[in-house]
Amino acid sequence: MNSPAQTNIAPVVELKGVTRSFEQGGVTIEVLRGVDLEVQPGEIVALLGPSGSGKSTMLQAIGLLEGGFGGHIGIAGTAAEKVDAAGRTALRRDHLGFVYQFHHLLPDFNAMENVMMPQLVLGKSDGEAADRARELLQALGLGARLDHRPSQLSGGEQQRVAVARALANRPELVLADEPTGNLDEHTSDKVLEEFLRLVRGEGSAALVATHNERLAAKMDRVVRLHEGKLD
Ligand SMILES: Nc1ncnc2c1ncn2[C@@H]1O[C@H](COP(=O)(O)OP(=O)(O)OP(=O)(O)O)[C@@H](O)[C@H]1O
Repeated sequence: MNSPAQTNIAPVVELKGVTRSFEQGGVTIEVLRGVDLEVQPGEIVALLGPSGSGKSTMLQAIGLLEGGFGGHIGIAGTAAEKVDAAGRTALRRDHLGFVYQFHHLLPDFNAMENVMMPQLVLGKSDGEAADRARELLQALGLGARLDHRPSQLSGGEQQRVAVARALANRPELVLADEPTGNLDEHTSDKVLEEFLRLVRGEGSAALVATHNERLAAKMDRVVRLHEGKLD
């Protein structure tokens, strides 16, 4: 018999036979050809694959921002393909956090405000959002940079703010697409280590697309995209 801890805990993400193709100049490119994956709560999974193999496409599928995907995408036990656009927005808002290769911070807002913003959208009070933003930014070594705007921060610092923003609402799953891809190797390693430490501390799961085998080896599990499927 299952113990209570094992029952009713859905994977944070479940993909079954996920497909995606693009029409380009009359040619159909089948990028995802039946991707199967389960990520359990708290698990950190590296997504490896050469350039063009479809890592970003797969993260976009899970991020529910675009249509055009076939197959089943379950987020925290809900089948995304069975809910409408508002339902997908709610799944994204309630369960997912995103870190991109380029930080996409709001240029006119400082570090604190950038991390507060997604919390205010969820209806948290200013005070609560500020406490959480300060806690995360301090944990990432940015305690002295709280009121700096993105243009006043280094690339590594900007990416740390983006990490704090992604974790601000305590998502069950963080989707990270080459989160340190635009940084030099030393900074990239440092920011990724801090990211992994923080994600572990928060108990979130993460799916992290990267080219870097060495960084992937620091995660709980590695999956590889090859010819449109995971090996
Ligand atoms: N909107 C689109 N229209 C047409 N083709 C696309 C589109 N988006 C992606 N593709 C194609 O799908 C394939 C996979 O792209 P994707 O960006 O997912 O790869 P990737 O593994 O993330 O690559 P990289 O590591 O270089 O970021 C590529 O051949 C790309 O040209």
